[in-house]
Amino acid sequence: MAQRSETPTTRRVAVVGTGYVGLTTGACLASLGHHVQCCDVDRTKVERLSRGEVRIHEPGLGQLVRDGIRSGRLEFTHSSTAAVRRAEAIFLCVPTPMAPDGSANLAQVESAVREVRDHLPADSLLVTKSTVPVGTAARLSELLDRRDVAVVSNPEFLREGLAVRDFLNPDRIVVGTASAAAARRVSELYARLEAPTVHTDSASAELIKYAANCFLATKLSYVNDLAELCERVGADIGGITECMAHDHRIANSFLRPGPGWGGSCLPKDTAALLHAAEAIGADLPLVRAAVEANRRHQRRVVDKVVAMCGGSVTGVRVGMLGLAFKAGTDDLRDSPAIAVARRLAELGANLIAFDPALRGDEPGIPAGVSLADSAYQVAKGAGAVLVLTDWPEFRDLDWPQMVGLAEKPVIIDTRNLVDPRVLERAGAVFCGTGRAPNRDSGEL
Ligand SMILES: NC(=O)c1ccc[n+]([C@@H]2O[C@H](COP(=O)([O-])OP(=O)(O)OC[C@H]3O[C@@H](n4cnc5c(N)ncnc54)[C@H](O)[C@@H]3O)[C@@H](O)[C@H]2O)c1
Ligand SMILES: O=c1ccn([C@@H]2O[C@H](COP(=O)(O)OP(=O)(O)O[C@H]3O[C@H](CO)[C@@H](O)[C@H](O)[C@H]3O)[C@@H](O)[C@H]2O)c(=O)[nH]1
Repeated sequence: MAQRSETPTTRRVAVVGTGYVGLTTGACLASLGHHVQCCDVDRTKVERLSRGEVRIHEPGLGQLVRDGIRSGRLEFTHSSTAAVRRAEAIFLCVPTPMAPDGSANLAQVESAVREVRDHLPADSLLVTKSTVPVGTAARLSELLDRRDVAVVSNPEFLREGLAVRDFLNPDRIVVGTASAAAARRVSELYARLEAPTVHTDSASAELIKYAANCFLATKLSYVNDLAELCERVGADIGGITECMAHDHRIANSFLRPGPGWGGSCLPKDTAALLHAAEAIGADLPLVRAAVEANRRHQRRVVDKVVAMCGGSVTGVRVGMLGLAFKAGTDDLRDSPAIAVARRLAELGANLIAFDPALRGDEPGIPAGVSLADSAYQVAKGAGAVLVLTDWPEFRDLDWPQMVGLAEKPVIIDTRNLVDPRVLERAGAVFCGTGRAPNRDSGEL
């Protein structure tokens, strides 16, 4: 962990919402020496967290929560008013999901502000970590109607699966407010972290978050478009992205092709930025194209499965490796794997899935998908096996055994995870993303 050596000032902090962002924020701020009260409307979650039980799959977070509780610096309550009563800074970490029209739904942010506004101490800071559209800080200031409380925009850039590491080693800390004093006080909370701090106005801080996520989504759609082209012209996307990555201006990240991008952030944030632009008569054709391409890339996965199964998946047992939107998380929100599963189920496939991070009771597992206890159980009797999530353990499976267990040796590896030479030697008929299939499935 990169931290500065100077002794930081200990502050009293409240965190509203204990999901991926709120729990990470609370536990990490406690580990930095602050006294943190976290609150959540979900009473069961609060009870579990108070006992040190963390149900989300996030490396290091459970230990950090238990350390925080033991040190007396991390507490949980279901009462937001109790949590904020003595806090100097109140972090809003509640969801901002996609509304049906694509905009960011701010209902939970606004309701959290309404709940706490009359209980905030004088001279406290209301810090927005939730991803919110430009103008939200101004709107919350109006809603708050308290001249003695500063609203500060402090977007969070952590990735799921790497939440603790990213929070404690951020690429940058963004603090958006017109008040230099409020900016200094928020920056001080992070004083032990080694990261450039950008002090800007609240509108820019709000937009920075969308700008970054939409850039990442566009980069990925471009790579997946290139992968599609590779399949048509007989080129190999792996070699192409490797050569692109040697150019330091392009860099070696976000270049892996796959079944399309997903998760709790990129889909909703691209939609929200497009909606916000449209609302003021502006257009962002690149972002729009990236979103459309992403839909096509997810559909292409289904088309490939159908083609590899000889034109129909009706009654075919299709084994799915991975349901989460990427490796390292149990989050199913807007997962391309779930979109693919839903479509295959509609087409009549019998779906069996394994994901190492899932317990089985997570919301979002589509009806018709049964969960297996292992990857080998998924392969047993399958007419096709589909790799959807880039868990490293899927690469390291005994693939000859997997192929042997299947009824038909058909493998669709959307993440290019498995060594094609191993599959070839095992006698599989397989295809990946951005490279030619090894042979026609009609040969089966
Ligand atoms: N998940 C990520 O990787 C990530 C990263 C950066 C930013 N963000 C942004 O952070 C925000 C939160 O995302 P998340 O993934 O942590 O959400 P989440 O769904 O995991 O957790 C949100 C929590 O807030 C609670 N909550 C809702 N209303 C509340 C209220 N009034 N008072 C107290 N608790 C309340 C919910 O019960 C839930 O436990 C979103 O705006 C998201 O876009 C998410
Ligand atoms: O080379 C790559 C990299 C990613 N992905 C996919 O892209 C999606 C998003 O991945 P990632 O960005 O790692 O996931 P998140 O945890 O949702 O993180 C994004 O969204 C967060 C919430 O806003 C931000 O804080 C992070 O900075 C931003 O990376 C997933 O479906 C990945 O499988 C690829 O297909 N290929």
